[in-house]
Amino acid sequence: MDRRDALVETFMDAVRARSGGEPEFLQAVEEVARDVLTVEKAHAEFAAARVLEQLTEPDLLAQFRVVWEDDGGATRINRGWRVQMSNAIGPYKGGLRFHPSVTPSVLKFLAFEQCFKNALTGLPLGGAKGGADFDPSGCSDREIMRFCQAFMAHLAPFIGPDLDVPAGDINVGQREIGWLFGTYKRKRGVFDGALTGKGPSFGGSALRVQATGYGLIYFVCAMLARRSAELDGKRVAISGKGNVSTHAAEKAIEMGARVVCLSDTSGTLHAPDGMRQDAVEWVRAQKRSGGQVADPPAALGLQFRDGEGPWGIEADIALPCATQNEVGPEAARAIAESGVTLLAEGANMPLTSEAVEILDRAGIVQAPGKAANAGGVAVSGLEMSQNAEGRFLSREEVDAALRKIMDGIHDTVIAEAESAGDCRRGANVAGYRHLARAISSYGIV
Ligand SMILES: NC(=O)C1=CN([C@@H]2O[C@H](COP(=O)(O)OP(=O)(O)OC[C@H]3O[C@@H](n4cnc5c(N)ncnc54)[C@H](O)[C@@H]3O)[C@@H](O)[C@H]2O)C=CC1
Ligand SMILES: O=C(O)CCC(=O)C(=O)O
Repeated sequence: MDRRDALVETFMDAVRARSGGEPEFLQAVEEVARDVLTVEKAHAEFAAARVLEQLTEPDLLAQFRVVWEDDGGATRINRGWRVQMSNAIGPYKGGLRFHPSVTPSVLKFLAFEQCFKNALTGLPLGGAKGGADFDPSGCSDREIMRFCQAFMAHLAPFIGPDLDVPAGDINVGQREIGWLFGTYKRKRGVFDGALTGKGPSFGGSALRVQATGYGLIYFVCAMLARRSAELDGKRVAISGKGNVSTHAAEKAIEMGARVVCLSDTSGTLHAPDGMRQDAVEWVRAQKRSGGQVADPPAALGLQFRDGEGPWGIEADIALPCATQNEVGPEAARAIAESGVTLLAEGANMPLTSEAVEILDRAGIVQAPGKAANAGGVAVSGLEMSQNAEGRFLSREEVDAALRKIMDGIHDTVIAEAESAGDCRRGANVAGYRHLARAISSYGIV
């Protein structure tokens, strides 16, 4: 065992002792620990403050019962949470996820990663995440609205524009943010920027809906430019059919790429010659209405591969944009054999640790979600400043700012990478240094 492995083992033993039953959280922490513990040890103030250990204990983890009434008049009960991981560099910030797979482990991993991601944006944003084990699929719109209202009744005391600013994530889009904000406003009797991702008529920023997907493509362009290449003409394989996937597809097509697939848990939509914008719009409409993608209209030129995943379809670039650990060893091998040379994560932690290693060995350049999908939270940060200043930036202004931020994140990551392809280490170390400088300035608090 070398010195770094020994450091990581000792550190992870302590984290496991406190958070043993939280596999996703342990996975996210270990990936960062591998890259940053030697940096911490080499810096006396960071080591004295035990910065990484502090970042593995949430400042606050609130759990609450959410009781709501379904359309049949029956009482339904779910669990809700907010994990406020660190406000070292700004108010807590991060999305809300409604999905049956939500657990404290999932939210802690997301809140932990959010701290690093938000630091990379260069904006004053701390890290948080929240959500509920509520499954909106099969619920009516009015049931989802009632759930949002019941959820916010519990969350409202924990949030505020200078305290904690939630936004959307899986199954929480602009519509749900509207319902959440309506209840927040009523409960607290204020109109302020306590949520981002709002509708444009009540303080939402232009382009927040598109920002994560567009930002992902801008990040990929920065990676390609560094290799004297461009997106035009590249084949891009994308997983998922949600907000991040469809906006990444939309921007990639606009920039001349050939998007060869989108997917969901039922199968993959393959477009051998590249998808058109109307096909992406159809997929988005299916997701919005809770419909299936299995039966696309013939005119869209899509082939549905029932039960098959997206990986293995020939492509130059892979963008996993659905959910955590969606790419395991088998999918990673399929990606490695499909011609892909560059992978950028639209989802948070979409690769298992084994998948990361397989792709590393295959020489595939990888951009972690912390860096590549930071465009969403970056535009949320712009929404916060617009709300604080009482102004509204145009779509063009936000787009220019988003592109600049993604280019900036790319440069920051590359400056800390040990080798040309090592963006994971670059993102972890750059995010860590920013957080560590703040945390070690506060004394023992
Ligand atoms: N919405 C945002 O601004 C941001 C989202 N992300 C991440 O992007 C990913 C996708 O989020 P959104 O597009 O916003 O959500 P969404 O609700 O719009 O879409 C969710 C997508 O994930 C897929 N999915 C969900 N659970 C799944 C499961 N267990 N197995 C396979 N597929 C599953 C769905 O088919 C769908 O494609 C998530 O990892 C999220 O944390 C990251 C940064 C910002
Ligand atoms: O805009 C935000 O605050 C949420 C973004 C988010 O949840 C993420 O980056 O994963």
